[in-house]
Amino acid sequence: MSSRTPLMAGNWKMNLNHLEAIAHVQKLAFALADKDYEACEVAVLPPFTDLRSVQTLVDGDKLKIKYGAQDISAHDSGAYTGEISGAMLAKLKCTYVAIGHSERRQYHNETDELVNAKVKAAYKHGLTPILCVGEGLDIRKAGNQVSYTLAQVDGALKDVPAEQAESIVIAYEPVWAIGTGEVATPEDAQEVCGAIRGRLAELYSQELADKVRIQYGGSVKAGNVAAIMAQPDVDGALVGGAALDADEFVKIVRFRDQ
Ligand SMILES: O=C(CO)COP(=O)(O)O
Repeated sequence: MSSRTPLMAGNWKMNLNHLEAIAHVQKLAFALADKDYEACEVAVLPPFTDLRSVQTLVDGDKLKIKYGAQDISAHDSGAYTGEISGAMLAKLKCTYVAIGHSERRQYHNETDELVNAKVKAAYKHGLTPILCVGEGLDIRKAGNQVSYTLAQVDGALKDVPAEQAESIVIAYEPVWAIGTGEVATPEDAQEVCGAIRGRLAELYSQELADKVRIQYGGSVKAGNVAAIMAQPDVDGALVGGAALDADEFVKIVRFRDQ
């Protein structure tokens, strides 16, 4: 682990309605203390329909927990049925937006080009992208995980200037480790996260690369988070299933105690 403040983010995916979201965030807020927020940034990424409720709670109770969306439209407004714009997310005071999650790439055919447009839309509206990258099992078996993932990074950051890219969060999520219970070894995570940092140094500068937080995601739990966080280029976790259990997520935030 490094001097970068770790970011522990819960990607709820399509789980928890707005009432369940309020109960869940209240539980997190009750459990987390000032020292937890000093050691770690904590964020949740609820479904769109929960965001207004989460905002009201966070604003009303002055909670230190951050929140964001799981996707963003590449467009600003107009006839795009079903889409949610960056302006709408900014109005809800979202800090983060996940972009290019493997489930969106897989089930919604999101290309690197679209991911790049969404990254630009996020910055246009003052949101911080959590750019998700990572290889599938076939690519891993062929030993091509680094080149594949770096090509995703290149595609997502095409024509994104350094003043914007320096705030990006990149989540390395090997697809074969998502929701499968199959965790990448800490060395697997370090290999690709280290390569991502190297690529940021090539694309921009070492100084910028040293600032960017790179998360690991894929079957992260309280029991495995400490070993992953011990890697020098891993600065946090993007947590799916385990983030739906408030007690477990609090333990992940307290990874230093595990
Ligand atoms: O996709 C993920 C987070 O974005 C990881 O999901 P799991 O933690 O359920 O494997």
